[in-house]
Amino acid sequence: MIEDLKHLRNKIDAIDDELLELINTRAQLAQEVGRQKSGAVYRPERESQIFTRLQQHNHGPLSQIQIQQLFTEIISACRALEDPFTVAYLGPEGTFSEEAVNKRFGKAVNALPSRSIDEVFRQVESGTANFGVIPVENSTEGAVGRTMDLLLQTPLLICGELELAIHQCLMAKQVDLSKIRKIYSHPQSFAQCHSWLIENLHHLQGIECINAASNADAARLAANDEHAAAIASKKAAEVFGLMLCACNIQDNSNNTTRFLIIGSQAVAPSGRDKTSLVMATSNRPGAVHELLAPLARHQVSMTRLESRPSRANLWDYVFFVDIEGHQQDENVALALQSLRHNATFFKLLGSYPLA
Ligand SMILES: C=C(O[C@@H]1C=C(C(=O)O)C=C[C@H]1O)C(=O)O
Repeated sequence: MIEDLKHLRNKIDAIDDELLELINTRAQLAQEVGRQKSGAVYRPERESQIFTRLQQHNHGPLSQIQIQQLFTEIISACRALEDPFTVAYLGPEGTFSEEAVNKRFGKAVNALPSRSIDEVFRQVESGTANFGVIPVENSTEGAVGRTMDLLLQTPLLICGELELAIHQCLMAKQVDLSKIRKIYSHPQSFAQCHSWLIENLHHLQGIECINAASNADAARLAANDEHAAAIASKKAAEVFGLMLCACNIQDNSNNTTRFLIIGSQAVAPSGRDKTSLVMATSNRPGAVHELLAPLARHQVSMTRLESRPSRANLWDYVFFVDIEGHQQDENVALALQSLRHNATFFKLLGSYPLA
């Protein structure tokens, strides 16, 4: 028995040596690619192709998610050898945005916490950060208005998207909820936990719900107050030394937020892409129908349509549209040409690999 164990462990040691050698050879090749290619280090389309291929080739016992996590870190370390770059996100440390940065870029990036979504855009626009990660919609609460409004104005492009399951927790300096007089959180998080709060805290009269700039900021505030709790991520409880009073308190167990990666580079086709744009049309009967007709004509699927006030004239709207395919695909290029022709305002936000 002991001999069997020893034999198995020797085999594992031999495999680790091989892996070590292979990972370092991979890193050298990535460095060589880095020397040969021009422009940005991060190539979302290439990484998306790598993950698609690995998923097709993976027969377990490791799950697709585990393989994705392991290779995310390998690629992250390889990229950092080429050139470590900076990614701005809605901070402070412990936000879901930070989790989104790690999920997409791995640990080997300079993650730059920013005070607001506006600041994330500014950091990337000014070149302080190479990329930004911003929330764009939540499955329970819908669009993140500020992100949409800033996308309308920015010269930046969308270079990627990712989805993150959002598990909200109630946390405080102590677990005795009867001492709680106020709860801090981000308005989106309060909204995602609305029913839970009513059902579970109804006996606690006079609890004040106070909006914070982010849920990690809420945790920071609760860490300074015996009578306060916060709704935030488990990570935020760790970062700010709080105890978890309740976990998974979001009303919808599938609560998911979609994040966008913004940057200044256009992304080449990966083979599984999406294109985002924003348009306006005149305010007359049938105008929206006519505006979108080229999509059907060129067999392009629309995956999202969202209207927002234009902020120019009263009751004037802009339409955010996501379509399947890359702007370089022939049918998409033809459809975009007609859309541009029909619209009173047209802005392409970018083509990027599907999450
Ligand atoms: C090596 C490259 O640079 C980066 C690192 C990658 C990797 O480690 O596989 C893939 C794409 C790029 O983000 C490349 O462009 O191929």
